[in-house]
Amino acid sequence: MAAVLHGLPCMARAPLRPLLTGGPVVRLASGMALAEQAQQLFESTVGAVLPGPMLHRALSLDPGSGLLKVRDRSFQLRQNLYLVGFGKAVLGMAAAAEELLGQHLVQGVISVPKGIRAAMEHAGKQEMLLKPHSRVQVFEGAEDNLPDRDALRAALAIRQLAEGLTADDLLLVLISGGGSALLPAPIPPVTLEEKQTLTKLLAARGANIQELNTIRKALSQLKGGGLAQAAYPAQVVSLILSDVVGDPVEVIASGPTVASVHNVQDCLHILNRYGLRAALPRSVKTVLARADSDPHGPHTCGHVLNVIIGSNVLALAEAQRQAEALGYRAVVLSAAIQGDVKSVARFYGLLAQVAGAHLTPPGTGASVEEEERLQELAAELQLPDLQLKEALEAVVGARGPVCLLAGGEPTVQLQGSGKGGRNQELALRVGAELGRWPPGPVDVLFLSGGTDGQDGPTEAAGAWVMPELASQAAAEGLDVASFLSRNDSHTFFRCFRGGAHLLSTGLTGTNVMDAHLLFLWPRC
Ligand SMILES: Nc1ncnc2c1ncn2[C@@H]1O[C@H](COP(=O)(O)OP(=O)(O)OP(=O)(O)O)[C@@H](O)[C@H]1O
Ligand SMILES: O=C(O)[C@H](O)CO
Repeated sequence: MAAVLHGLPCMARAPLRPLLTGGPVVRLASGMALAEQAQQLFESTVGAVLPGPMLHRALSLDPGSGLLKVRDRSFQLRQNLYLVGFGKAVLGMAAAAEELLGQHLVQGVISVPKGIRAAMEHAGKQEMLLKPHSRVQVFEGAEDNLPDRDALRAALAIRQLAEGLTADDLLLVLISGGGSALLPAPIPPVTLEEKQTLTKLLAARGANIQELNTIRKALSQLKGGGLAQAAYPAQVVSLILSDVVGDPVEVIASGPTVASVHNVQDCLHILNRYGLRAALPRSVKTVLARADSDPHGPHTCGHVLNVIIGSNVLALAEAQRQAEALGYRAVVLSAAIQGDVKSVARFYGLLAQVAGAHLTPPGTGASVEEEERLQELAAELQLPDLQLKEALEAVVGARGPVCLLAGGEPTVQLQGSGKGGRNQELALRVGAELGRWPPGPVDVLFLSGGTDGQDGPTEAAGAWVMPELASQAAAEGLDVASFLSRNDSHTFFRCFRGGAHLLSTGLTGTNVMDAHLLFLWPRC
C-alpha cells in the first residue's frame, strides 16, 4: 500500500499531445508512445470525475438567504447542517462541501480509505483536503477495501451523529463506491470478522455487486436504509457518486439512505447460488431469521432525497472528447460492461480483430463468421447500452486512429491464490486473445484501469497490453496462461518488462468503476 500512496497520481500533468499537427495524422513513433498517450487519456478520464467539480454541479448556496439548493429542491440553513460520508471519493467531496457550506456546517464525520489524506497531500491535491481546523472528523480505515475495526469505529461515530439529530436538522450524506466496506456495523450477534469472511467468500465466488450488497444490507445496522432511519426525523440529502452500472441508489455503497426491498428469501437464494448456505455461522442465521419481521421499511425513507452527482458515463464522455481532440475517431461502446472477465476479454479480443479489419482497405475485412461471433458474444454479455453497430460504422469511416471507450465492472471468479485485480486480469486476458490472431495491418493497444487507482488488493490501477504480449512474455520466461490460472495478473505485470505495462496512478480520490480503452492504429 505504501508504494501506492507515494507513487503518485499525476492527473494534472502536461496537456495531452495531439496526434494532428496541421491536418494530417502524425503516426506515433512506437508502441511505448502510444501507451503513454493511452495512460494520459485514462488519467483525463479520471480527471473528469473528480469529486469537487461534481459536487459543485449538484449543490449551491445563496450566502445571503442561507438557502441551499440541491438540483431543484431548496433547504433553509440556520446552524442546522450536519454531514456524514463514506467512500473512496468522500474526502474530496467533503472538502468541496466544507468550502461551500462555511459556517453553516455544524459538525461532520467521514469514513475514507486508509492513507488517502497522505496520498492527496503528497500529490499536492489541496482541493481534496479538509481545512486544518475542520469541523469534520475523519476516520481512515478499510485497508484493501475490507471492513476493519477502524471502519467500524467510523460507522459507530456516524450512527451516533445521525441519531442525535432533530426534525430541525438537515443531514448531508456523501456517498461513493467503497462505502460498503467503510461503513460496517453488523447487526449483533454477527461479528465484523464473520461479515468480512462472508463478503470475501461471495466476492471470490463471483457474486456481483447487487448480490453482495443484498447480503451486506441484511446483516447491517446502517445499510439498506438504516442510516436514514437513524437520522429520522431530520431531513436527509444524499449526494451519490455512482460506481455501479445503471446508478442504482439502493446498491451503491449498499444504499444506507434507501429502504431495502429485499427479503430473507432473496438472501438465501444468493447464499445457495454460491454454495454458502450450509456453512453459515449461527449468528448470520439468527439475524436473517429476524430480518423479515424487522425490515428497514420504506416508510422510513420519506424524509430522504437521493441524488446521483456523477458516474462512469460522465467520465467516458470526457475521455471521448479528449480522444477526439487528439485526432482519434472516438466512440463510447458502453458504460455497463459486466459479466465474467473471460467472456469480456474474448469480446474485446474479437472486437479488436473485427474493428481492425474494418479500418483497413477493402479485401482485408473481417470474415462474416468473425462478425457473427462478435455479435453472439455481445448478446451473451447482455450489455443494455452497447453501441456495437455504431462503433463499427464509425470505424469504417475513420481512415485514421480509432479509440473505442467503455466502462463498467467485469467479475472475476477467483480460482488461484495469486495477486491481481479485475483490470489487470482483463488486460492480461485481452493480451492473450489479441496474440491469437495473425498480425494485421493495424497496431492495437488495450488498457483497463480502475478509476479509483487501486485494482483489487494491488498497488496498480490496471494495465495495458498489445498483441505481442504473450510472445514477448514467453521470451522472458513468463507463461501467461499459468499466471491466469492462479489469478496472478499483478505478479505477471510486475515481472513483465520490469512493470512497464502497469498503470500506476496511486489513489485518485474518485471512484466511478473501471475504464476500458481500445486503440486501433492503421499502419499505412
Ligand atoms: N487475484 C485477483 N485477481 C483478479 N481479481 C481479483 C483478485 N483478487 C481480488 N480480485 C477482485 O478484485 C475485486 C475487488 O477489487 P476492488 O477492491 O478494487 O473492488 P471495487 O469493486 O473497485 O471496490 P468498490 O466498488 O467497493 O470501490 C473483486 O471483484 C475481486 O474479485
Ligand atoms: O461500496 C460498495 O458497495 C461498492 O463500491 C458499490 O457501490
